[in-house]
Amino acid sequence: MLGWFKKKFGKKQEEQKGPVQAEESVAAKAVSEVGEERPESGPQTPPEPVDVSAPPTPAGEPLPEKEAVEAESAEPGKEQEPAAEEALVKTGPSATRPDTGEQEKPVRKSMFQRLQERLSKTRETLASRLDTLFLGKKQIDEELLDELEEILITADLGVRTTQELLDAARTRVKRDQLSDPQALKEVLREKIYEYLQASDQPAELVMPESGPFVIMVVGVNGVGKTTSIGKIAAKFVRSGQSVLLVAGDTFRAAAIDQLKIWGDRVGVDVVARDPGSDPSSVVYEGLEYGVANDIDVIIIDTAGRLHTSVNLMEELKKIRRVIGKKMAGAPHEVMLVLDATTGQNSISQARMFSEAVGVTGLTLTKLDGTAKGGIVANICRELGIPVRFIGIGEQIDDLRDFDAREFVDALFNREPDETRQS
Ligand SMILES: Nc1nc2c(ncn2[C@@H]2O[C@H](COP(=O)(O)OP(=O)(O)OP(=O)(O)O)[C@@H](O)[C@H]2O)c(=O)[nH]1
Repeated sequence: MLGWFKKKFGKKQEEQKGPVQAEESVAAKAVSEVGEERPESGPQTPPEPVDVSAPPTPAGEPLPEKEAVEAESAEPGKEQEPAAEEALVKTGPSATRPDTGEQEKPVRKSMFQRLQERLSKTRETLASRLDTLFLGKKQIDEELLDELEEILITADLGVRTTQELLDAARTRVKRDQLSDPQALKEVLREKIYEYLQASDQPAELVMPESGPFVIMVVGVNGVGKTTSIGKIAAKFVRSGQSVLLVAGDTFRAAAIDQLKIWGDRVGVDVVARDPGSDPSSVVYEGLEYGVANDIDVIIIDTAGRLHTSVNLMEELKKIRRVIGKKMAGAPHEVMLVLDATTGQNSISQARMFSEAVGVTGLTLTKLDGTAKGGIVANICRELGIPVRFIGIGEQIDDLRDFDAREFVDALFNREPDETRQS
């Protein structure tokens, strides 16, 4: 994910300027020029005065239930990964340690081990079940391939992908006259790696030459959008970028609060307005604020919506149009967040969001909580949209740049080969 650093690597994070008051009338006017009436999609209370702010959560203020859990688990003493090590791992072979300024090699092995640990449920399904299947087997026969089919399908690789994998395996077995089941496992691993690399879009986030890098985050309810936004913001901040969060989810007060809490935790500004405000207007104001304050990365939260809800999808299209009209070329990334535990349904979510707003990258969350990590390969194969990040927990550091090789190795419980070219 080195694309992040292409434009501004090394740039020191500037102290973010204080909040400004955006002109509601300007935003509302511009938004109404862009498109049709706002669909009946949520509370329609009249907009309150603009609240463009990053209010720190007042000490002692009770957090909403979900946030309280997050905040509690982020307390000192709980397992946290050191920020310096994280920055080092993320910035690749020539990374500079923020503390010493020295060039050091990334800690690839420990990174792999942590990923492997978190993906243990997935690994139990694929790696352990494959090991058990192949144990004591001397040859590859149809009975073994049938059992293999069942394992792949239960790992959420999907029927078509499983079929293709088995066909590839059969072809290789025939062509190379493979008889060793271990060799078959290697064929599967390489084929899944191929799927994981499949993509129509650039594999890395590429920031524009000038102006803010705008990320619009979309997805159905509860997949982990806001949490992922917080984690992604933290990554950008660690790499020296200034970040702004925009609360485009105006339907639920708790969603706005949750984003503000993340903004506070990460130390970045949040543009938000009262619940019931027009999300497109809030987004417009957010972009104005970002440009006026020379922000590097603007991350826009949107309300969770069922991909089957026509009105809400129309509203999302409108938000996208507003962004494009306000800032040519933006959004530079339309990131769809998918909950890996939902399995095959995530494929249809991805299709419908892609049709509506042109998804350019994926974040797959909750991979720590599923035994079905095969969904990642299935999504990549079916959709050709690159996976940018994977979420492997609720903590601020529980987000990984997606690395196809590392992921497939963790999935197959295989130590990474340091000499292999990815
Ligand atoms: N285990 C695990 N939990 C996660 C992960 N990402 C998010 N969550 C949890 O999933 C729940 C929903 O996350 P949110 O960020 O509120 O989801 P959302 O998509 O913004 O939800 P809406 O605003 O309702 O659309 C929270 O309890 C998060 O802590 C992850 O990678 N692993």
